[in-house]
Amino acid sequence: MSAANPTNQPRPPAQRKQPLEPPEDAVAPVRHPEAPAPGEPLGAHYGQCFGCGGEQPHGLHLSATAGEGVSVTAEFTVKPAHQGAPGLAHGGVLTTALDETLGSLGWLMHVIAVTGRLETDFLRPVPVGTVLHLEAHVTGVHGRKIYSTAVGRIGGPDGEVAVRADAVFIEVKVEHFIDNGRDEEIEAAMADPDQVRRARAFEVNP
Ligand SMILES: CCCCC/C=C\C/C=C\C/C=C\C/C=C\CCCC(=O)SCCNC(=O)CCNC(=O)[C@H](O)C(C)(C)COP(=O)(O)OP(=O)(O)OC[C@H]1O[C@@H](n2cnc3c(N)ncnc32)[C@H](O)[C@@H]1OP(=O)(O)O
Repeated sequence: MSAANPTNQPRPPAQRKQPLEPPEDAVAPVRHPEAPAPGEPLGAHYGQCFGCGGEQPHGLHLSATAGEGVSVTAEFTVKPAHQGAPGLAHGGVLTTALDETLGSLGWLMHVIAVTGRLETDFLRPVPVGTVLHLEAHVTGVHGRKIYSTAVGRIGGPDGEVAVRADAVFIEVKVEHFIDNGRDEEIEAAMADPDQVRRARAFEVNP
């Protein structure tokens, strides 16, 4: 018996773990014609975001850059605030860096998507002060499901892989945030024309 499923009864379909590989009939991701050009920085999707926001003092301040096709690269510098063990990055923080990098792939397709499932492999410890060089790309799209994969390297952009992750993101509308976010932050975001423009830009899909 597992702690997560104490009675060992079959899980209902909605609770079953979804595969991280695209199904046979998945399609290739399409780069939006107005996506940032390869080499262009993506900027933060929300200033208060823990992953990428510039106004978030406790955040990772991850900066992502558009790649070729539907791919991105990103850098994250491990700070003392990100420790789990003495001098080493916390695994959850590294997973956040992977999640954020994978999440930023939506910019290239002009699709808003949230993480549905994310699985991380930790291959090497990552010391404080390390620059983690991340790369992510979409492996397939099936309806609203976006399959993607990412690696994080240490010792340079071509260094050894310290962490990797596979994910399924689910496409949502901007209403996902408006309906579910705390009123205080939603009202502030909606009062910020730049934030509204950034969020709405995603909905003008061809
Ligand atoms: C103007 C103010 C607005 C401000 C907004 C600001 C900025 C917006 C712009 C960009 C921001 C975008 C993203 C953020 C980017 C990076 C941050 C990092 C990413 C994150 O950190 S993000 C937070 C963590 N994330 C969540 O907070 C999700 C919680 N969750 C839910 O909100 C629902 O659960 C949802 C919506 C996922 C689904 O709900 P739903 O009712 O819409 O869809 P439904 O259940 O019908 O599923 C449809 C198809 O997806 C499959 N499916 C469903 N769930 C799955 C799962 N978990 N794994 C694998 N597949 C799954 C089904 O199997 C079905 O597949 P099929 O079609 O084949 O049957």
